[in-house]
Amino acid sequence: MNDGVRRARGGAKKSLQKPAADAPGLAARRAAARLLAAVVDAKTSLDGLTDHDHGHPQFLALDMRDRALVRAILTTALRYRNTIEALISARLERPLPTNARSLSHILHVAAAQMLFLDVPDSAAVDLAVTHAKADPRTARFAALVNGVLREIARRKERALPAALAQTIDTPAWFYERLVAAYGDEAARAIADAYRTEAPIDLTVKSDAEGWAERLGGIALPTGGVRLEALEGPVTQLPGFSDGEWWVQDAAASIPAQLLGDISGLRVADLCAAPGGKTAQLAAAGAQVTALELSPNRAKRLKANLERLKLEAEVIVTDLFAYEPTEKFDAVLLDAPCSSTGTVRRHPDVLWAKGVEDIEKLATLQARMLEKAVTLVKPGGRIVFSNCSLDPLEGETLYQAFLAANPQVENDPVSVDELSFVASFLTPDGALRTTPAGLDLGAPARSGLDGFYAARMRLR
Ligand SMILES: C[S@@+](CC[C@H](N)C(=O)[O-])C[C@H]1O[C@@H](n2cnc3c(N)ncnc32)[C@H](O)[C@@H]1O
Repeated sequence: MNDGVRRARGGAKKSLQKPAADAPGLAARRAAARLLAAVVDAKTSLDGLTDHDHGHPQFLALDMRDRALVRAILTTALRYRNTIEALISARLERPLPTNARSLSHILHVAAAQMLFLDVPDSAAVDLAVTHAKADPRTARFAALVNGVLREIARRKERALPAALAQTIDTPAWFYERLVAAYGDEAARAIADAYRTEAPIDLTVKSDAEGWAERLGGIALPTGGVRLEALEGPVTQLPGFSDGEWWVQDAAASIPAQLLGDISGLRVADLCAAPGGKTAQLAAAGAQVTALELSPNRAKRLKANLERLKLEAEVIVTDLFAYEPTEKFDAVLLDAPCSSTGTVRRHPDVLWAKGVEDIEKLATLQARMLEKAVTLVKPGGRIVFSNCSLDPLEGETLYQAFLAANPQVENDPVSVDELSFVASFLTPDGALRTTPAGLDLGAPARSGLDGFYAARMRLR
């Protein structure tokens, strides 16, 4: 520990002011630390915690401005979690006690603001100290909080670039799996890409070039439009209320395209909400049946289709219980997965999930794929996709599935049908995208979600 911290520890009572429970901005920091605990200790999803209707009570008690600040603090604290931890640890003489979780969260919340957000150092430090003093679990560490954070602020200009260069901001278990699947260089590129928030991609009903021009975006090779900078809510943009486009990552727009010309065909979307792929299938002229297990998510799916003026039969059901009277011409299974491909927009994913989740979800997906092939007519196509980067949910699962299901044959995707797939093709003609792909120059403009998509045909 540096001298400043050591002195501050000894002189806590004299040098620090009394806690002010109602200090402006304190409620937001307390909520941020509470929610950080919920993600990393209780493995709760950040989207659920910060939902404006059903979120955490401490979050819902804040006004909209503070809610936005809390989300910004949390996404930053999670996106750079190991870098922040390294800078905190460098200022400590010995590690924090393992049960000092609240203290650790207060430090992470303050450091995220000081290192990456536009919050003055003094405000972040003072609020963290007030926060620590007001909580009986951390009150005795108030001087340590003060000393550590002031040292981080003093040294950050040199220490932050060094820490960013030396640190991988993913949990170790996940990085090991990335290296095993993709090799050192690609794993590092993916981990680096995770640090940058994803741009907003739109799927348009038609005229991508025209919409790119109108919205100040880029027309993507995958057929959509990318918006780099967005001021204000996406719902205020031209074309939203007219249902001309929907938000969908470039990678997420690929699986539905793999079904080819589906105009007039009966197509089932087996895991449909919130409906990005259902909308693509309907816009391509298919007669779509969309299955969804969750009634709430099905409501969102219906609302999305209504805005887009697209039609699909939406059935709220468990896929495993679904027995249609007639089989489908084609089937899309965009299965629930670990979502490790979406970390740029959901930086909580890696901290709230573990290997056991990947294993469980891979088993579920294999069962879903077995069910999916029973719903298609002989000769019909099946596309299996998910937004995981883990081969257990993608390449490995698919090979095992083909080996165990001789009634199904691999139907390789080729560049002749979709030229943009060239850089994503696997040796067996499936697709693998990673956040390090689709290089469009600046990192904030590049990348796409990690997706796996394989196409097969029932013999
Ligand atoms: C990855 S999301 C689908 C995203 C969607 N395809 C899209 O493009 O917007 C998976 C969906 O499957 C649903 N789901 C999970 N288990 C299911 C089941 N057994 N039957 C039907 N839907 C299920 C989840 O509720 C979730 O909405």
